[in-house]
Amino acid sequence: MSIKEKYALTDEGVRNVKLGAIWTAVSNLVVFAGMGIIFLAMSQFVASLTEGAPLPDIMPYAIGLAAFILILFFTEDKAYHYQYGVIYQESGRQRIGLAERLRKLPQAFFGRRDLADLTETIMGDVATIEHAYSHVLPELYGAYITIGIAAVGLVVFDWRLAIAALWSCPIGLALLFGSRRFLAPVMRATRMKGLAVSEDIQEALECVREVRATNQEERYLDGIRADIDAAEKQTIKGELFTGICVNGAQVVMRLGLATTILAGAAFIVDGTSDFMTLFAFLLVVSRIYAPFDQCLMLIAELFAAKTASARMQSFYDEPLATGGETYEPAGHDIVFDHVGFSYNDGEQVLEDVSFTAKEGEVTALVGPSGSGKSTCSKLAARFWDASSGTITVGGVDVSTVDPEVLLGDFAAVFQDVLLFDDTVMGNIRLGRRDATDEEVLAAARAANCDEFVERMPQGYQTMIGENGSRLSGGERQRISIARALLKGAPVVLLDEATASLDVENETKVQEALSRLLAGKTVIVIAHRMRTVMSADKVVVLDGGRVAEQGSPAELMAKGGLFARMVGLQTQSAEWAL
Ligand SMILES: Nc1ncnc2c1ncn2[C@@H]1O[C@H](COP(=O)(O)OP(=O)(O)OP(=O)(O)O)[C@@H](O)[C@H]1O
Repeated sequence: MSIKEKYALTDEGVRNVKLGAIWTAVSNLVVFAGMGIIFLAMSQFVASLTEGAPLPDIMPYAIGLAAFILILFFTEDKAYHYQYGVIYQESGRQRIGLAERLRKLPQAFFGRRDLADLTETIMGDVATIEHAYSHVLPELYGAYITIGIAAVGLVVFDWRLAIAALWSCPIGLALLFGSRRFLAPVMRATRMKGLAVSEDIQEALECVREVRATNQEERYLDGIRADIDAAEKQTIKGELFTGICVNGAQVVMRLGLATTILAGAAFIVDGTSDFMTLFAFLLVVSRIYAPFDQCLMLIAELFAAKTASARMQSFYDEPLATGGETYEPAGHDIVFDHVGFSYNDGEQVLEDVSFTAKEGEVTALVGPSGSGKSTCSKLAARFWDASSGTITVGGVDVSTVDPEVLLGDFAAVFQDVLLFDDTVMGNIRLGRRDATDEEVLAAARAANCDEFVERMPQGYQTMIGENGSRLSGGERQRISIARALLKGAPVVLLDEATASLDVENETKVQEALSRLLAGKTVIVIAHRMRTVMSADKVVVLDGGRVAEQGSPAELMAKGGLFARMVGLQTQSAEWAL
């Protein structure tokens, strides 16, 4: 496996790791060169002390040391640049790559992975790799290169002492990487426990209102505490395991120093070596493990990075929602032809659903809760792909069209309105980014937004808070309607579009809607029969199947499920508390 795959790096990232490793190795070798200068000076001083030779001229050594410091500064600066300087660009590229990928993934993927998990991958996993990338990877590869070159030098100098010094490096590293098999599951478990805590906190923040309203704070906090405790225990276990493995490997490596002293002493005694050779070896050997020290301390990060990159890779392994960019429909009739569907291979939600929503007509989907109305509208816009049968828009099979291209023809107002922490104007303009202020204001007026926007301190320039937290349900929905109106797409999906509006507002919005929806293909999902009665066609769903379809009058005359639902709603409307 290449390092590109192992650590989910971009091509630029791989290039930078290689350059970082090379500069780290050069820097390490420069340190050895510095030691060479010290060694030469020492041997001349020793010679003058022991053999009465004249004292050496200090100048060349002083110049050598000054050059050494300058070169070391230069090479360290280069190594630092490739290790730390460019890492933030790499993380940026990784995050943008993931976000781009997410944009193209089918909805089915989001059904399987929850929000905390996805955010953790984009932020947490990339940060883990970032740390391993900056602190470990170039150091580790640089250390391999350094030790390789130093080993050649030592063997040439004295092969016997070289063996005594270097035997411990491969054994120490083999022990460490061998223990990865035990470490990897521990690291993975630590990551998953940490993720569970993030999920808990995210859920607690999202549901804070419901938790308070139902007096569940204590119970909720107990759950979070239990997960934090479990994460803490697992983290300690992980640290302990890593500590044992890393320290074990370091001790084994350092044994090389001891065997060098023992072997050197023995060779001096039998006269096959001398003190200065042993001194040179000890200088080099004491430094040879240093490049490994920092990366060994952080080796756990490298293992954690592999878990993180596997999680990132799962985004890339997921098949994309593909489709052609050319989309030339003949009109915008939407035809469901024997459509079957289940979410993530679960229970069958739609079965043999066939109906046509004609251009220029309002087609109402009705039926009991959970009968599959929203699912039908989402399949039409290819948020999901049908499991069987086909859905066409203007004769074009939607599964053959790039989802982003197809969505250009759809405007949607769903129950769960999504708003951004931006101004009212900015939120409506999302419908069409190049719309002029006048067009945005016209759409807002048509959706009856004026009435509440005028009461806001800065009118349409007022910030509405995260996901429109400062707006009521009805106000949020009117912004969403304005957005859909501004888009002016030929197909409009309305899911309970007027559910949060009071009677007066509903009438106003309905007027605006009917004026502006004229001539388009409109699919409305509404529980209220009053809305449905004005539709051109009604498709009644029951348990994922089409129970009946036709004009409201035809269905009333038939006396089936639709007529019964209308009857029930009329009765309940007459009830009073
Ligand atoms: N994202 C999803 N993943 C798994 N199952 C889902 C998902 N969305 C809906 N379902 C299931 O599919 C079935 C149909 O749901 P759908 O939302 O289409 O019904 P609906 O008729 O629009 O209901 P309602 O009127 O209550 O909004 C339900 O049983 C629901 O639990």
